[in-house]
Amino acid sequence: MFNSGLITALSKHETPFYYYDLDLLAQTLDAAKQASAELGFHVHYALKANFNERLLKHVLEAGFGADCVSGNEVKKAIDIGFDPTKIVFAGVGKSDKEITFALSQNIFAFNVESIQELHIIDQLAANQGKKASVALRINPNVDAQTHHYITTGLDENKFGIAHWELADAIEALRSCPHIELIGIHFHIGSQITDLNVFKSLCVKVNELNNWFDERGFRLKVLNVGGGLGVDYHEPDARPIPDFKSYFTVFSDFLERKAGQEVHFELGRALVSQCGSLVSRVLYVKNGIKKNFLILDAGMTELMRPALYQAYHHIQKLSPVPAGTTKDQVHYDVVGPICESSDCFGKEVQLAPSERGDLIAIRTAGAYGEVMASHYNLRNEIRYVYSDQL
Ligand SMILES: Cc1ncc(COP(=O)(O)O)c(C=O)c1O
Ligand SMILES: N[C@@H](CCCC[NH3+])C(=O)O
Repeated sequence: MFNSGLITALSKHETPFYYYDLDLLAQTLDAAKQASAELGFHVHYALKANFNERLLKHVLEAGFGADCVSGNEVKKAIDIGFDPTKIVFAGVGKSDKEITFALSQNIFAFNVESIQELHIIDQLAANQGKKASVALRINPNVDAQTHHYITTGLDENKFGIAHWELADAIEALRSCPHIELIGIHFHIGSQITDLNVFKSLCVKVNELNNWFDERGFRLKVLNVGGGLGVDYHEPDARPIPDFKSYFTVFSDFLERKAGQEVHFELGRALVSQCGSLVSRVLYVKNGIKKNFLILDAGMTELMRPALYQAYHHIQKLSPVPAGTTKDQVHYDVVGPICESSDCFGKEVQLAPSERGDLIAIRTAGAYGEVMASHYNLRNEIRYVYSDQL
């Protein structure tokens, strides 16, 4: 991705900044669109992955719906131009204000995460003289085989309605005149790279689909959430996820009843690879035990390594000056923040580096800038987009 022309153009910008390759984004969206459309699947983009407006406009143009986790995300999606009838709203703690706002916008569906929430939505819909469309988010107790902090579909997780509560949920639905059940919803975790996990999910969805059907609820929507992972280790080898194989799992293993739609909520897979955090080396510290590269970007710009010990490929963009050894050196690549966890990678092998060198931290388009913080009174995030160069 980073050829010498691009590196020269990027080196004129003040660091740190997020660089977004909008061509790669467009290609990724196109691949996901084609693969899902062939099977008649509906994709909602999970705004939480990145709600940068430049990116959202591309997602909108590609024709996806929006999956939101807060009233502000619902508002953002509508302001950008997403059709409310293609917006879903999930979230384990939706406030009355957020629900009221989403109801007023006539969104497609609330993905409801508890029986208590069902009653609250019923009351708030009654206040507006409306019927709210809901899908029940069910916790299927399927292990996503990913980092435990981003696993969401196990009994120990806070998300969704537990399978043993479903009979009570049905009772509740019968007493909620301002609610229409349109479907069931699942999201078992993120950065899932083993497609067998999705096969296990399909088995549970099929069981539950039958369970509702036997009780007289003909569901219109099976929403299987998101979670498709990306290649953090070799971003240039696999810049576009294998959407075809992913969607094929669902077409092969989900047993749809007549007229049922299958919905997805993809975030990471759509936007990760188009984004990199570009930074400069401020200082090189050669210690007794370690060599440190101290960057001008830190956990305040990209929190994933500090939060989950997540791996991101770290690439030195500046060429090694002529006449200098190119033997790789091990560096701990760290930021300027006053925390020892402010580390992008330990023992990273790089060509010898010096003050001023440009470094890219790759696969940072999802859960990067949106999780940034002002800790240490850091600057606002800066951006460079490929169409500005
Ligand atoms: C309910 C829900 N849907 C969709 C997503 C998007 O997940 P991903 O970015 O892994 O595709 C998330 C985040 O994990 C989520 O919580
Ligand atoms: N923020 C996480 C993913 C959580 C997804 C939201 N449920 C990450 O950076 O990988």
